[in-house]
Amino acid sequence: MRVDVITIFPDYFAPLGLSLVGKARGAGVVDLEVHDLRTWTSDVHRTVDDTPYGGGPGMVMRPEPWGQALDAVGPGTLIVPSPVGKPFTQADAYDLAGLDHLIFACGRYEGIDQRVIDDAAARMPVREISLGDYVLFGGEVAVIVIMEAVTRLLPGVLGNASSLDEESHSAGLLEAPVYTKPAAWRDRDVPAVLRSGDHGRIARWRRDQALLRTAARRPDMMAAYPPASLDKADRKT
Ligand SMILES: NC(=S)c1ccno1
Repeated sequence: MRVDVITIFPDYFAPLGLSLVGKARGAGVVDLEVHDLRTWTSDVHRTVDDTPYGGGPGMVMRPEPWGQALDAVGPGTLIVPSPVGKPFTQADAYDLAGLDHLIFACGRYEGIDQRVIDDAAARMPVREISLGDYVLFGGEVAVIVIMEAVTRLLPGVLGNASSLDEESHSAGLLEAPVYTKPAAWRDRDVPAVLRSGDHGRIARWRRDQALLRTAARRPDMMAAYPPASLDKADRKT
């Protein structure tokens, strides 16, 4: 997977060199390049913003640098993290993990001139994605989150790919509680079923716990369960 990130703060992306994303880059699973938007400015001050038409607070990112930047790195699937985007889900992470070329546009200030999005949409798929109903200083942190959610789904990145099968949101439920040694800790014991060696009972216990947890914390997920994406073989109802 080829990934281009366009930002006015390239240093934000040093963390992508660490951990799994760094491993994926080292293994050639992800080819990541971070670009400074100011590369495509032409004035001495390397200006990327201006006052908003119609008035109002703050500044808007100018279309010219963005247009040239996207011409240079595209086409691909353009992803714009934004408070006005579609809520990002695990299903979206799987979708993006199946694509060949992702281009992330990191907005700042009050946002990017809308014509940049509209112009790009005439030449490539565009997805405005929101991580939640809150506002960040810019899209950079959201790109790091999306990159981690996507990269870990790529073949060969996770040491044990089967861990994807039971994790939260993969089958429409929250994951069951997990435990490790010691069997007793501060007068709290690991549930006996998990130490029984009876894999059938353990699977049923984990399923029940996942259903209980989801019902208690995410009635929205429960209402949508089982997800249409879950094929019949996986519907453990
Ligand atoms: N909620 C998201 S993804 C965002 C991006 C920029 N500000 O908020």
